[in-house]
Amino acid sequence: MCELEELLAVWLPRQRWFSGKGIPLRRLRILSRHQLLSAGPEGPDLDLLVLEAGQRGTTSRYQIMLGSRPPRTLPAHLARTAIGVCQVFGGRPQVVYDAAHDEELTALLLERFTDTEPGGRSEVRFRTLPGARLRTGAPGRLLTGEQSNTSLVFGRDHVLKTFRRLWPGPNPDLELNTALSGSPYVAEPCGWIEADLPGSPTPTTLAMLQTFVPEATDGWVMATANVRSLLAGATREREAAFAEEAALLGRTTAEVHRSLSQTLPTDVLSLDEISDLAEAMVERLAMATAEVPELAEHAQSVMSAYSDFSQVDGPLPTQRVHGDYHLGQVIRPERGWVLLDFEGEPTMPVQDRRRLSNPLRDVAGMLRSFDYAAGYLLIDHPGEPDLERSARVWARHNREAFCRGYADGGGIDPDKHLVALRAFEFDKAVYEVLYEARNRPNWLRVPLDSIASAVAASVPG
Ligand SMILES: Nc1ncnc2c1ncn2[C@@H]1O[C@H](COP(=O)(O)OP(=O)(O)O)[C@@H](O)[C@H]1O
Ligand SMILES: O=P(O)(O)O[C@H]1O[C@H](CO)[C@@H](O[C@H]2O[C@H](CO)[C@@H](O)[C@H](O)[C@H]2O)[C@H](O)[C@H]1O
Repeated sequence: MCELEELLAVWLPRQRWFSGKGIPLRRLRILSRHQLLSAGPEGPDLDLLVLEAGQRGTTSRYQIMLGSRPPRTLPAHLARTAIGVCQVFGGRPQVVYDAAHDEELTALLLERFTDTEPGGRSEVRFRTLPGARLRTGAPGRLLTGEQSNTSLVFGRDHVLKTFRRLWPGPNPDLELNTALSGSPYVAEPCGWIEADLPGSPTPTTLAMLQTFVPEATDGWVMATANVRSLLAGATREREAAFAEEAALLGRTTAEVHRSLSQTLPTDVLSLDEISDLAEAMVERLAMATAEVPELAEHAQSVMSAYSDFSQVDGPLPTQRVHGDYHLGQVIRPERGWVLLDFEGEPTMPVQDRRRLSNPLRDVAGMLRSFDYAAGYLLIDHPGEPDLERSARVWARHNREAFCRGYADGGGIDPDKHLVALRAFEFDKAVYEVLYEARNRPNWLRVPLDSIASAVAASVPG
C-alpha cells in the first residue's frame, strides 16, 4: 500500500456512507485516479478517486473526491475533513481531505457540465440530457444527514448526487429518473457523470444532476413531527391532516408505478419464480439472524409468512419499482409529493436492484416507514403503554390511508393481497434489522419491535 492508501484505509470505514460496516477491511487500493483540477503549487488540487475495498473475499468500489493542498494551508473550516498528510501520487507532501466539503472545488463540478465538449473521449465524462438548462455560478453546498451518498446543492437550481458505492453500468437512480423525466412526481434529471473503469465493459455512473426542489419538507420530518405533536396531546384534527398526506402519497406512488410500467419492461412471475423469491427471503432472514441473534425467536413465524407467500395464487405482475421506498425518500413541496432516490437498497448488488419486482414491495416499504416513525419516537419512552398505544394507532391510520390512496390511484389494492404484502413487509423489516445493527445500533429496537408486534398479531387468541 502507498502512504495515501494507508490513510484512506483508516478513513474509509469511518464514513457514514461506507456500506461494509462491521466487517474488517482487509485490503484497499486506488483503482483509478482522474485529475479534475490542478491549480499549481499553491493548490488546491481535485482528484476523483475510485477505491477498491476488499472485505471477506469480496471487493467493493467507492468514489471519493480528494482535495489536496500544501500542508498548513487547509482553511480552518475544512480541518475536520482532513484525511492526513502524505505524498500524493509521488509529488510533494500535501494535506489530503474530503473535497465534498470544499465549496471552492465543488463549484467546479457544475461548471464542467457546461464545457463545450462535455463528452469528449476522456475517461470521466460530464453528460447533459437534451433540453436541460443549467445555471452555474453557485457553490456546491453539501447536504448533511443520514445519507448513503453525498449530495451537493447548487443555489436553488441543482442537486448533484455523487454515488459513494459504485457498481458497474448505469445507476438505477439515473435510469428510473430518466424514464420518469417530465413527471411532476420526480425532480427533473439534467445530466450525469460517468467513467470507464477497469474491468467494467459499460460506463459506470459516478453522479446524477437533478433539478433542486426548493421549499420542500421531507416526509420523515413531517411524519415524526406529527407523531410527536400527537404524543404531546395535539388534537385529532392535526393527525387527520397528516393522514390526508399519507393518502395523497399513496395516490402519487400508484401514478409513479403506472408511469414506470408504461416506459420500462414488465413481466409476470410464475409460481416457480414466486417460490424462488420466497426462498431469497428465507436466505436473508438466515443471514440477519446469524448477525442479530435476537431475531431467532421470531424466525419460525416469519418463515411461515414466507411459506404462505410461496404458495400464493400467482401469477404476480412485475415491473421496475423504487426498491427502497420510505418516508425519507419523499419530499413535499407545495405542488404535491416528489419521489427521490430510486437506487434501491444500497447494500444489494446492482443486478438484483435492477430486477423487476412486484409494486407491493414499495407499498410494504412505505408501510414499514409509518411503523418506523411511530416506533422511533417510542425509543425514548420505554414502558409508557398509553404513548405506545397512541403511536401504534397513528401508524395504523396512516398505513390505511396510504393503502386507500394507492388503490384509489389505480394501484393494486393492497388489502386484496395481504399474504404477499405481509411477506414483503417482513422481508423489509429483516433488511432494516441488518441495516440498523450495522449503522445505527440504538435504532435496532424499531424494526425488532415491529417484527415482534406483527408476529404477536398473527398468533390466534
Ligand atoms: N432534487 C432534490 N430537491 C430537493 N431536495 C433533494 C433533492 N434530492 C435530494 N434532496 C434531499 O437530499 C436527501 C438525500 O437524497 P437521496 O437521493 O435520498 O440520497 P441518499 O441516497 O444519499 O439517501 C433527500 O432526503 C432530500 O432531503
Ligand atoms: O435513504 P437511504 O438510501 O440511505 O436508505 C437507507 O437508510 C435509511 C435511513 O436513513 C433506511 O431507512 C430506515 O430508516 C428510515 C428513518 O430514518 C425509515 O423511514 C425507513 O422506513 C427505514 O427503512 C433504509 O432502510 C436504508 O436502506
